[in-house]
Amino acid sequence: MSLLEIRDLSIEFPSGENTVKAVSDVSFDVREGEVFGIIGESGSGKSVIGLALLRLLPANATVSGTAFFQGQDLFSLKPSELRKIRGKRISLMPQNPAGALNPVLKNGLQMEEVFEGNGKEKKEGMKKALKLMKQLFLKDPERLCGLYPHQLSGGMRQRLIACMSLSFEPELLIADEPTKGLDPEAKTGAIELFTKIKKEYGKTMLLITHDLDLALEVCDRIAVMYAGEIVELDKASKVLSTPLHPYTKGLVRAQPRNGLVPMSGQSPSRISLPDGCFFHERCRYSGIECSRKHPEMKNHKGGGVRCHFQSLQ
Ligand SMILES: Nc1ncnc2c1ncn2[C@@H]1O[C@H](COP(=O)(O)OP(=O)(O)OP(=O)(O)O)[C@@H](O)[C@H]1O
Ligand code: NI
Repeated sequence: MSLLEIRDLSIEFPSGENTVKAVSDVSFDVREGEVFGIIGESGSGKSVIGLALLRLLPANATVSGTAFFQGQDLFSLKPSELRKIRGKRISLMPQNPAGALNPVLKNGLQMEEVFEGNGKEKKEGMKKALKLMKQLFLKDPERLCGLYPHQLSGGMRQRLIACMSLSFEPELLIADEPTKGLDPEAKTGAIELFTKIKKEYGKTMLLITHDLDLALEVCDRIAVMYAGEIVELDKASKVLSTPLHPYTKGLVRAQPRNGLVPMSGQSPSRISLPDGCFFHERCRYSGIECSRKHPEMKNHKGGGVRCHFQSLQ
């Protein structure tokens, strides 16, 4: 069963006289208990999807489409209904963890702020949070609570934020670039952390990342975004080992373990997207049709690919 059903999601921003097409007609489901990944290079539209779901985009953004979370369209909820969901039933670990913590508050107080209400609710919340901190590899949580955020390593800060995000036992956790800016050791730690959140808590997650190692370890299915649209969607192991779309092939080849072959060219301007396939100017397989006709997503059981030339047999 799907916990989240996104259909025809488009996101635009005004830019002077023009419009930036950040996301175009994105549709996917996140099934209960699965980790669904969104991968793609910088600017492809990953973060704005996460922000749109919780209606955290700036007021000048235009969002269209639907996002049904357990039968309710997140985009048409009243503010009071949205408050019951945001941070509680759907929690977001933001892209910039430094910005998620207040530098002048000790970690313990930081954590307490998550819990609303009177002293009793805060106390109960903190009890749960401390237990969670221990489970998520934060040793000696009481001591950590007495420190300030800058006294923690990047990896520890991230775990603290994970605990804060999980403290209301959300049905859906959205994590945006959880390994960004971490050193290699902390990256390995983050993979362990998310594997644990997935296996032991069975959390449904939407994991937004550049990091294909993380995606392969943790995600069940992934969508690959290019210039604001999904170009390939399937089981993570399939997409990352036998990619079908030329862009996904390029992403996989650019991985250090595959020889770090960089992809040439740049993604197109989002103010004037090219006719035809958005990737055709960079595509080594491109033919006449590719510069003329925008490819539709060709769906097959469990997945799909947006390319004129991909046979799915
Ligand atoms: N507030 C905004 N105003 C105008 N354009 C924006 C705004 N926020 C995002 N965009 C544009 O929308 C597009 C998608 O941005 P987004 O942050 O979702 O990319 P991303 O895939 O998360 O990239 P990264 O990997 O760098 O985080 C980009 O072209 C970006 O310039
Ligand atoms: Ni982002």
